Amino acid sequence: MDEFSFINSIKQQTYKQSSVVKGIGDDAAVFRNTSQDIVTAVDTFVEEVHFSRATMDPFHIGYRSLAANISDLAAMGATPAFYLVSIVIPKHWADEELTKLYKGMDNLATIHNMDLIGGDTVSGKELSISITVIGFVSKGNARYRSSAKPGDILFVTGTLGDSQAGFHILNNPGKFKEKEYYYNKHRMPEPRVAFALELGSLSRVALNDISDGIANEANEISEASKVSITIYEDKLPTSTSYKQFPVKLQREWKLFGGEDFELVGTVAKAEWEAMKLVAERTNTPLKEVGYVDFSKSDEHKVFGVNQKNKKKLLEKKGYTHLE
Ligand SMILES: Nc1ncnc2c1ncn2[C@@H]1O[C@H](COP(=O)(O)OP(=O)(O)OP(=O)(O)O)[C@@H](O)[C@H]1O
Ligand SMILES: Cc1ncc(C[n+]2csc(CCOP(=O)(O)O)c2C)c(N)n1
Ligand SMILES: [Mg+2]
Ligand SMILES: [Mg+2]
Ligand SMILES: [Mg+2]
Repeated sequence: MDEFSFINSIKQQTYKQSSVVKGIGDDAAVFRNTSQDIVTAVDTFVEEVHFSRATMDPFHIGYRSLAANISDLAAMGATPAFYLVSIVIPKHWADEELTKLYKGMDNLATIHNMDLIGGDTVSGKELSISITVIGFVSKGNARYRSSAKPGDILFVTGTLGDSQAGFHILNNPGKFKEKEYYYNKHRMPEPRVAFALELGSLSRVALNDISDGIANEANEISEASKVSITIYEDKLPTSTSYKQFPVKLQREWKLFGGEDFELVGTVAKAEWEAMKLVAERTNTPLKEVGYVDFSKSDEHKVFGVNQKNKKKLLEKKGYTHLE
């Protein structure tokens, strides 16, 4: 298939979002601004860095790439609307594989009512996908990493470490419990959109999504909000069968593993009950895992309280691309 037939093959026939004026088919896409704030982000996924053909089918590569981007919109409290895909395609990729990759994206886009409104197609050595997402939030209501305040509760959704556990099982075939569950958590993560959107009824929430591990993301909240944060390691939520993995890896994955695409954030004690109701309504597991310190120090750090009740600095360690 040549470049233009390919673009034609992935072009939507109709658009779900009524604000689209021009989708795929011109020099750029056009959508008409509404009265809301526009939220946009881009993330890139590279073969052998973010995925390998050994552990992900083309469908999963597409699905997870879009999921990671939608997760950033959720972390801003935004409603997903559009995505643009820039793709570098190696010559050896078959048309059917590409179709499946786009099916993976389309599958998740349909769940979130998103339209593919543009992108770019080039050939190159290894598969690389850059996805730009666009969403909306009511004016002034985007959720920031900088909103944490002393005395807040630190919370996290879902369970941590499952994605890296899935990656581990995929790379080390053997006897493991609930393999499919962990495979799915790695290959088809579910961004917490419904939960994040319903938080709109709360007055103040600091929010970040977990792409690089909770230690890293909590450090980002700490830096942006100029507060220190304490995390109880034992309170970090994990799946029931997570105990099957070596203790050292359990700790490594849940704190520093990343790619769980859960949400971590802080909320005032006074709004904790309201947040729990949102979690119930949206079927989202939610757990209190720590707090924002009252300390008056100028140093803004994250501490972990371990099993022996020892409080230690939790370094900003996670998945980082450049050392
Ligand atoms: N190369 C770049 N040029 C301009 N801005 C960048 C670049 N890389 C990152 N940023 C910006 O830096 C901020 C942090 O980006 P980062 O990628 O760490 O967040 P994230 O997308 O939530 O995390 P992750 O990529 O791990 O999922 C964002 O505002 C992002 O737009
Ligand atoms: C083949 C392969 N090797 C390693 C990993 C692990 N991994 C890659 S990127 C990343 C953090 C998020 O990246 P980013 O910060 O770019 O969003 C993690 C944990 C993987 N999934 N596949
Ligand atoms: Mg990014
Ligand atoms: Mg993010
Ligand atoms: Mg990252």
